[in-house]
Amino acid sequence: MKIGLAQMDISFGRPDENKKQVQKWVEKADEAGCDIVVFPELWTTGYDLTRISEIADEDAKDISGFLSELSSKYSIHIIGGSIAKKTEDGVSNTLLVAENSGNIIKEYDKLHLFKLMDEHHYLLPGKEDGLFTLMDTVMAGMICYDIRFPEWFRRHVVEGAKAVFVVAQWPAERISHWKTLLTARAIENQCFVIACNRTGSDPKNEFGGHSLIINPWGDIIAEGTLEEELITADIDLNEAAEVRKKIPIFQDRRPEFY
Ligand SMILES: NC(=O)CCC(=O)C(=O)O
Repeated sequence: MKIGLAQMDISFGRPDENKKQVQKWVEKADEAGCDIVVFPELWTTGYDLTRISEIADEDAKDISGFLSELSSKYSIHIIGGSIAKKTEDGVSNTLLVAENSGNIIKEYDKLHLFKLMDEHHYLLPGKEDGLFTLMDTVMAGMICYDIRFPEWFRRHVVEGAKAVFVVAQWPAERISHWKTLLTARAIENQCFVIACNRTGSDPKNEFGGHSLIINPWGDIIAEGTLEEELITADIDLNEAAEVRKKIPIFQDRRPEFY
């Protein structure tokens, strides 16, 4: 299975411009022969939080339609990063997954809001898990700050996830945390971690790129730079079972003690 990470810059508060860019990245991923393409967090709006309720997508209708069309046109699965989704309760930071048939098979609202970037003032936290099934395999989606909560990540793997997608806007100043946390999550959960960060900057942050594809042994098999680029790798999902056979942590866990 070939994965492509669309490590893109994001135009601050300009959904229409960002949609044009996303279309180009899907075309690039298709030309590169990817089966799945992954986008970063809040790619429609960026962290333009003071205007978020004006520019968020009503019930995610517009972007769901947009991703649905692209995925079926190019016959590619899209882990559609996350977008600002507006409902009558407020705005959430919502990850969308479009299957290559055009069906939207998952919406996951970011569970842990990141106070350092003011999310708690403008966004609603999620209440549901990030599990979904794609290509007959259980997978999961997480959004950025979620990776600092190993118990949340573990829950998804215990429930069957063999690959966990992470979509992010992770600042450059903490990129060492990004790499270490993602590698630890792959090693301790013996799963693929497929993480797409953005590049560029907004009025408050420089973002760190360095999108990563990490195998269940914890080896980094593809890594981005600071530039905009499509990062690709071929992965074999059976590797998770091989690593789990060698060091059977899921048999050896003693959850009755923790
Ligand atoms: N957008 C985010 O959730 C950023 C998380 C982050 O930067 C961190 O250090 O955690």
